Amino acid sequence: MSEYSVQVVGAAIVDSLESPSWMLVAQRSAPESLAGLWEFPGGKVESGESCEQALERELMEELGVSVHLGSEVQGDHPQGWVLNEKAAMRVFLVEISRGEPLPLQDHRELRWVSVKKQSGQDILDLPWIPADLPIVRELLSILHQS
Ligand SMILES: Nc1nc2c([nH]c(=O)n2[C@H]2C[C@H](O)[C@@H](COP(=O)(O)OP(=O)(O)OP(=O)(O)O)O2)c(=O)[nH]1
Repeated sequence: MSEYSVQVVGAAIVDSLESPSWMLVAQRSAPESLAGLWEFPGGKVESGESCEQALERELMEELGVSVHLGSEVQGDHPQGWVLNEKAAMRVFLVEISRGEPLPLQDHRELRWVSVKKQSGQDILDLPWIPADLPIVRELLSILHQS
C-alpha cells in the first residue's frame, strides 16, 4: 500500500528539454481554495494508469497538447513531493511535441515564464500553491546547473 493514497503528477513544461529557457505555468480556476494560485499542470493518477500515462492524459485534457517526457524532478519521497497528509506529486520535465497549449480545463491563465538565472525570482514571486514552492526552487536549481 502506498503511504499517500492520492498520487498526483505534474509537468514542468519547458520550451526545450535540451536547453530550457522558459517554463509554462498555470493558474488554477478551481476549487475556490486554490483558484488564482499557480501550479504545475497535471492531476490525479487514475487506477490502472502509470504516472507517465496520467500526465500525458491530463496535459491533453487540460491544455490540448501531446508531450515528450524528460527526467523526473526527484522529491524526497518515493511518491514524489508531499503535498499534504493524503497526496504526493511526481513532477516530470516535459516538452510539447504537438499542439498549442490553451487553458481548456481547470485553468484561468497559462503563462510562459523565464527560467534563466537572472529571472528566477519572477517565477518565485507568483502566488504558487504553497506545497509547490520547494519544487519550484529545486527545479530552478537543476535548470541553472545545466
Ligand atoms: N495539478 C496539480 N495539483 C496540485 C499541485 N500542487 C498541489 O498541491 N496540487 C494538489 C491540488 C489538488 O488537491 C491535487 C490535484 O488535483 P487536480 O484537481 O489537479 O486533479 P484532477 O485534474 O485529476 O481533478 P479531479 O479529477 O480531482 O477533478 O493536488 C500542482 O502543482 N499541480
